[in-house]
Amino acid sequence: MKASFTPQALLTRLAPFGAVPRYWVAYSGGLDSSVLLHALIQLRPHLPGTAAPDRIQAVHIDHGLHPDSAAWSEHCAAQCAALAVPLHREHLTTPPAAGESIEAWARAARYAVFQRLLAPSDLLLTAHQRDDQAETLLLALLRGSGPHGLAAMPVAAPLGAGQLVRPLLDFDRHTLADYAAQQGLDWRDDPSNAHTAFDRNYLRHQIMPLLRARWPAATATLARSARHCAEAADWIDQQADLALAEVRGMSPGTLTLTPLTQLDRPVRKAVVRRWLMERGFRPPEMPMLDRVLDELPAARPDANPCVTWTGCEVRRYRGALFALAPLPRPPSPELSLTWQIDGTASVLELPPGYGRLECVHCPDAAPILMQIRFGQLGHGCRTSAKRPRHSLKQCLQTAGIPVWLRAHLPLLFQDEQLLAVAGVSACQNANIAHPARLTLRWSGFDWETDWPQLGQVLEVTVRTQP
Ligand SMILES: Nc1ncnc2c1ncn2[C@@H]1O[C@H](COP(=O)(O)OP(=O)(O)OP(=O)(O)O)[C@@H](O)[C@H]1O
Repeated sequence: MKASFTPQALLTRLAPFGAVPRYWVAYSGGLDSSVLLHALIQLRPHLPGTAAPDRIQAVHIDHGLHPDSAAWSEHCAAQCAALAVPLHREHLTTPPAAGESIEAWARAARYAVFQRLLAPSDLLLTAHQRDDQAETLLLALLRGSGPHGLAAMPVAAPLGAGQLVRPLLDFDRHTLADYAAQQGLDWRDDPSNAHTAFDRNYLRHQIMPLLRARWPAATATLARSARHCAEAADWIDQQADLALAEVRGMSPGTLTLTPLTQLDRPVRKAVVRRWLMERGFRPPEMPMLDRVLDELPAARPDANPCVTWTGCEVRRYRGALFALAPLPRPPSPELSLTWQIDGTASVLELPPGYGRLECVHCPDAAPILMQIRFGQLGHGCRTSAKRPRHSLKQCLQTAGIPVWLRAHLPLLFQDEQLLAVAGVSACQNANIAHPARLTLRWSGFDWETDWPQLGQVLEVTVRTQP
């Protein structure tokens, strides 16, 4: 006999999370999330912790993709008012980027809102149920995913400062529909759920009924397979973490290539996957992971290899692997910004993403005029009075600045003389007329957390205006 859904069953699934400060219900206005919200409200006096009236809140995102979406949003507001639940509504106005899948855009935008709302230890509850889980497993299988993909959706996962929890994964769509009918719930069906042009809808409407006709328990058994894969994936992660500890590089967040390449290939894959996740990136599909494992170690020693996918690039420099957010296109070498310092603290805003240069200690003598340029790497610089003058390329090599970063460093000039490379080194120039020293810091650039050493303060000798 199939288990019915009750608020008590929901309470059992939420109990392991203890006294949660706030439950946010992701409320689309559809059947499943209407059931979730209604059942949670019935539990209000029984949830562990205080019974503060606003401990349960709903959140609805109006993606603006359907002509009726504003009406659905109003429906959600009316239902929440009837249940005395505060509703946070957001209407998305930024359209998807050209070529971006609408589903992926809507999903990313939705989760960005959820993430922003969660305070520490809050839960965001979504109404994914067992049929969704079975479909997710089949879709992963058809994409050729490995155990992590076949683990489908976990019951709980970190989300921002809190957690994403799916407490309905043990219940199928019919069971939730029975509850909705018994309680006389009012919900809205999104007509796009019927469009079989979308893979998930095709599975739901064409394939799953066939599977269930032959194997009546198909939904339950597929979801069980997902749980087995989740256990296997957990075990792989634990083993990978042990191996990861052995191949960490000297610089924080890097991997050392030689010990990595000595690991068996499946272990290597698992390690790189864990490392990417630890660095805050979604691991890519297998073919991309294969490219990371094959192309980066095999590239010529003097090459600057890079494997890149949306939001991440993996690079090699001096025997170490770096996983980084892609850098913007470097400013043109033609760009020349003028920075005038007049004896008081002074800040120069650089192009977007490049932060600012700050004169932390300015000489209060006469004014100073400098030019800031990028990518003019043909100049020379003597980094210490005891050293000969070297090409900028050699200076940057000595400082361990990877090739791909070099065109992104602000270079300080007076006329055609290089004074300093921001964050890296000041040049010791002889014969500077009316010299003065200023203390300079570069900060606020987008990749600052990856390269904290570029925030170092430099003492720069400059020519003051007579
Ligand atoms: N517009 C929305 N506003 C708030 N919550 C939503 C919205 N759309 C979906 N949700 C939440 O996400 C759950 C799953 O919805 P749906 O199956 O449509 O999304 P999905 O794209 O398949 O899943 P995922 O959200 O994991 O990408 C819903 O039950 C609901 O809890």
